[in-house]
Amino acid sequence: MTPGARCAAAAEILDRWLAGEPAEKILTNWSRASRFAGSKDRAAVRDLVFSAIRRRRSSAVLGHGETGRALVLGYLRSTGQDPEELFSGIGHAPDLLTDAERQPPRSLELGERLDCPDWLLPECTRSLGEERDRTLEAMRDRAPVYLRANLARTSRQSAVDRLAVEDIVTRPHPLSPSALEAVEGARRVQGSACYRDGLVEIQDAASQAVSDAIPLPDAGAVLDYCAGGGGKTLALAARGAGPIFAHDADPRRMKDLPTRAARAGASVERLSGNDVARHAPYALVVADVPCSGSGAWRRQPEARWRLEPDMLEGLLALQREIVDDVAPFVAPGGALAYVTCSMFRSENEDQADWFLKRDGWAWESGRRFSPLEGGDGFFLAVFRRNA
Ligand SMILES: C[S@@+](CC[C@H](N)C(=O)[O-])C[C@H]1O[C@@H](n2cnc3c(N)ncnc32)[C@H](O)[C@@H]1O
Repeated sequence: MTPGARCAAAAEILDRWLAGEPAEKILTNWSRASRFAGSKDRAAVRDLVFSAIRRRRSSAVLGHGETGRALVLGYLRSTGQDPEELFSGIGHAPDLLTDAERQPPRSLELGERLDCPDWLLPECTRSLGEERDRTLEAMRDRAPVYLRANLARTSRQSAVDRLAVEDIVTRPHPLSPSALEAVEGARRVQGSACYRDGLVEIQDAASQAVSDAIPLPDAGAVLDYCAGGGGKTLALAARGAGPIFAHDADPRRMKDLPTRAARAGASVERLSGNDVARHAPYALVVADVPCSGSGAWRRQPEARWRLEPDMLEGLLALQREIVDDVAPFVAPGGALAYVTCSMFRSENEDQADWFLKRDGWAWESGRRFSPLEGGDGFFLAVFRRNA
């Protein structure tokens, strides 16, 4: 496909996205139906689609409209590319620009410039303070790919060397002693022997740093209560936590965990709701609760546009419910680690303050990870139960 044809394909896909279909589904169907598209074309179209979604508001203004074509046009302008060459009307490229499309765009309002829904701006201001603009600007770009060297099996440098043999270039990242940033060949990681042999996993660098900062008990069981795919479960297991149990309200989310654990040489037992209570108490409970995901907006480009005020309210209530449910499972003297991948105070510090109003618990430690540090935005609060 020519670069112009890739733009035309992205514009068509974005039209369907604007009509309400999830981007991933449209891209899968498009790939199946487009046998002429090679793997590089598919990757380029995918990149263009998600890049335009990340910058949806600014792209709509710069491209003069709310259509797929306008979003592609606006996105190209936002990155300083000249759309005239790509919108050539030749072959499968988009039609030539119209006079209206050639007009200079009006100036961008704050929420447009930062690609943030207006209703979230006050919460971003309250949460990010002086770093608001820089942080939201960083969220307009694609996230780096990070790997976690499985330090239970290898050193970080050995992982770098092994990956290099397979033409995957990585470099250490300062957020965590296990973190590597994939500089070249990121798309090949999951097919590499290094990955298959359990020497590396794909995990955001700040997610690794959160796992590093959770205090492991000297003895006693660990429960990862919202384990999902098990990213943090496996990172804790690699640090030597054990025995370690994983639970999720939606057990299907843990379906790959046994394979991932076997690859990593980790021992993790999945627990149903009833079994969680049966194995209690735990020396450490991790509650990596469902949240707005605002810290991971780069990785999930649709999330910021899907979030609505009542959804955020619902999440705040669910976070409190989960914490209420798990607090009694923590042994006296044990710890509860509350984690979100959110940048919002309402989901982070406010929830921690609310939790600490109860008797018998004390604040132990905590940290906020900013996307400006390179990884996703995360929040960790560790509460210690009185002995
Ligand atoms: C942020 S994700 C977890 C990510 C995971 N810990 C990781 O590091 O890959 C939150 C998870 O909480 C689960 N969840 C939602 N409501 C829950 C509840 N009431 N109890 C337990 N888990 C819940 C979701 O199914 C989801 O998998």
